[in-house]
Amino acid sequence: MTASNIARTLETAATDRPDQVAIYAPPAGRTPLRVENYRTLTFQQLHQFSVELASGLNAIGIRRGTRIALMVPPSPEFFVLTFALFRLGAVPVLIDPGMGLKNLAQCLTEARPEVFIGITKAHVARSLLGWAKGSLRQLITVGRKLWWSGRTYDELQRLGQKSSQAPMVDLPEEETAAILFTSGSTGIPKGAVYTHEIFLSQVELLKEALKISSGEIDLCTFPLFALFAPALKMSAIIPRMDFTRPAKVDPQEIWQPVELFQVTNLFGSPALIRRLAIASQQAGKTFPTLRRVVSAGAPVNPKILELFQPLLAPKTPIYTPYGATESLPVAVVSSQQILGETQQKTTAGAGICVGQVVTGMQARVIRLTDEPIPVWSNDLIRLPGVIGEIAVCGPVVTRSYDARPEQTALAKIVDPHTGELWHRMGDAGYFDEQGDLWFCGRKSQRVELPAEAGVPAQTLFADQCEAVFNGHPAVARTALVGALVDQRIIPVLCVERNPGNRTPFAQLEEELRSLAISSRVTAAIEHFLEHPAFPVDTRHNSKIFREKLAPWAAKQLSKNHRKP
Ligand SMILES: Nc1ncnc2c1ncn2[C@@H]1O[C@H](COP(=O)(O)OP(=O)(O)OP(=O)(O)O)[C@@H](O)[C@H]1O
Repeated sequence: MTASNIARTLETAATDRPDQVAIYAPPAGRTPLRVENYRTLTFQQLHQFSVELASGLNAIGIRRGTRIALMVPPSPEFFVLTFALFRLGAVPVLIDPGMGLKNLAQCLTEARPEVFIGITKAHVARSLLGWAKGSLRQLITVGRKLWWSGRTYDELQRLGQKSSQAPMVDLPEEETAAILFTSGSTGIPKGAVYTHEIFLSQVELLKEALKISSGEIDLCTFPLFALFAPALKMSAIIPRMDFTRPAKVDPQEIWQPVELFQVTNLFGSPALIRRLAIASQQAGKTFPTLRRVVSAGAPVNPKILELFQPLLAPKTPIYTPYGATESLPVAVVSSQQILGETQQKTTAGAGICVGQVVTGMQARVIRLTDEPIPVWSNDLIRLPGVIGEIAVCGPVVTRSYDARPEQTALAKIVDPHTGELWHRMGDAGYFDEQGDLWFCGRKSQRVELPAEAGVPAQTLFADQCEAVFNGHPAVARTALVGALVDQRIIPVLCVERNPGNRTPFAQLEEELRSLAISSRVTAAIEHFLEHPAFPVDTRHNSKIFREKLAPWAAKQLSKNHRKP
């Protein structure tokens, strides 16, 4: 049995590259983005501050296993805190502030944190809304403390400088290192239980799959991924943006630091990449220093890859790793493969190619069911070409959800022969003959049409169908939903248009209808509705809440019916 701690990666970075800048934090407000206006921490300083803070935290009773709700956006304090907590073996609970107040309250109650560490704004919300009242016993404020009790980050740092050092606590393989919440795109977010072993494996798998080298410069627009920069010995440039609204990022705030620091790695959600691609193309901006762009969390429209690719140096890949909070990475594909080979199949209704399974992980496509599957058996496996649920196994698979035995039972399968644990991704997909994995849509968002008047029963998968229409120049994105009208499920395609598109919807509808009948998978779609702006998740601003669109579509259809 091995014991480990992800904070050891920072210790190594501090020894190997003490003077390399680990964090560049931008100046606030409208201060010009010049190198001298950035606050910096070298690896040595980041390590030293995290050890000091760990001593301060230790001095006020924060120990191995203490659960800590952490609501601090990417900043030097965020990095120092996270590594300090890991060092102590304490358990940070990472929750997106943008998941909505109701979800936040529930997730915080469920996670039972004893300590709340947050910026002033987070504490104001906590205090007014009574988050985790039942479990909290200590409060730590990053920034100005107002009417609540507790310590500040600065006080703890000073306390830590006077206290004795806090030793690194290596945790055994099965002990919880952190709780990371899913985006909640198909229901209430669930807390995936991470171990240090999982974090360490993620670092290794991502490094290899994305070919990342030490010493690279990372502009990270996605908070959870930001944590990997120090572990991969990359310098992290913090962008000036609202991390809960990646789709609204000001492109200047990306262009400037990329140029200033010769950034080599850019990570962003599909919504951010979309905004950046469109704005950069319009402004004639290029990105010659980038060695790769990484976009994860939701499918990326090939149209956006097509737009972004010519702005990068020749052969620079845009990777779209496939995975989930519960297991990342699973598979990786590059824009070269998508644009060169798979895009046409995607527009013809084949689904979205997510590529080859990364080294170290296994994936299988299994029988599609909404029931728990407690025990693994090879009979579950579907043949290549047959759509089922994607199940994965390997060192980055989380074993359970925190405090949610029912969800855990629905998502995990144990192999009694090998003792391995399989995670059900909740995604529908298939393998092709070349061993590439294809994603067709969320399992829970499938639309099942019963056999009717001689037409056999059919299941429609959202992303697979939508891709047939998403290539249309007037379309920004589409969402397939099953609308319940007069006890019948009717497949409806909701359409969000490109801004500025003025084609009368009746004409666009006709064009979409011809696309629908061009593919076997979409032929059953006969209803098209224009929607001004889809509801989407906050973390990536990319996952469409089709569950919310379905009742809306049903209402629209009923209204249209009633019209004389
Ligand atoms: N490269 C990709 N291509 C297509 N879909 C992707 C890709 N990467 C991630 N996804 C989608 O995102 C999902 C994982 O998202 P995440 O872990 O953020 O939470 P979630 O599953 O959306 O949340 P919840 O389980 O609470 O509904 C995957 O299961 C898949 O549906």
